[in-house]
Amino acid sequence: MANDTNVTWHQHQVSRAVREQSKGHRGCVIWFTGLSGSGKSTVANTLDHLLTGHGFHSAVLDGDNVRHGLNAGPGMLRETHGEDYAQRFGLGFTAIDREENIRRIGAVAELYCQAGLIALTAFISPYRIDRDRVRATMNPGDFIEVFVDTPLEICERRDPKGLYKKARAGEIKNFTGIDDPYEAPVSPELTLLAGERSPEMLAQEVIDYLAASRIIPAVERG
Ligand SMILES: Nc1ncnc2c1ncn2[C@@H]1O[C@H](COP(=O)(O)OS(=O)(=O)O)[C@@H](OP(=O)(O)O)[C@H]1O
Ligand SMILES: Nc1ncnc2c1ncn2[C@@H]1O[C@H](COP(=O)(O)OP(=O)(O)O)[C@@H](O)[C@H]1O
Repeated sequence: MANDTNVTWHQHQVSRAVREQSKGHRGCVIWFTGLSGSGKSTVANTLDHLLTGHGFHSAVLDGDNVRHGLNAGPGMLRETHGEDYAQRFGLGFTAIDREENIRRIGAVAELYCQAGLIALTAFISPYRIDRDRVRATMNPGDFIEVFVDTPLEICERRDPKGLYKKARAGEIKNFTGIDDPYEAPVSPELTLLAGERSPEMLAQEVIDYLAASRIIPAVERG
């Protein structure tokens, strides 16, 4: 890979293999993708709860939360860092800002994975190329793409934050599924029919996949 000059890679003393051995499971990234309101956060949090209950080590990275810190928008950065900084580094919802959002989260999730964690990410990540680029930074088998396949009509009916209503009224522009694209995965590791099943059932489907892929050992069903 092309590199910036004067930047070198350090090998850490405690390897990923040693961390995984002490945790009793492999590290990986479970990348939930789907429309706003499809159930990404709910399933990721339910899964996190189940995994933690089994004694595994997982952590959730969630779009709304990360956009309050690491990937804050210009409005949040303006007061503390000034206008120029806010414009340069703040992330909104243009295609290029979403690309940078996903690139950064992909890098963070990869670090979690290297630390032996099961990283659960819940971002719309609407562009196939952005998700594929994250996949390409990871070892084969480490990136598990999970399509939270809830039809737009159901997401819009749920509308927990009232954003679809605002988007339909033209108060929010470039809203995914309304006037901005969502590119569904072509061959995800898992597709969850999330408009038809409970979050617990969906989380269990992911657990079954992880056990079948030997990322976690087989566990008793709850
Ligand atoms: N224009 C537009 N389009 C889509 N979503 C919007 C938009 N503006 C704000 N929101 C809110 O931001 C949340 C999505 O953030 P993400 O970081 O997951 O988006 S992306 O992956 O960069 O596309 C999303 O949260 P979720 O509903 O949890 O998906 C919305 O609450
Ligand atoms: N499997 C499900 N069945 C019914 N309702 C759900 C399900 N998953 C999520 N919900 C509800 O749908 C809404 C959106 O879920 P959320 O997890 O916030 O979606 P996202 O993170 O994709 O925006 C919430 O009100 C949540 O309680």
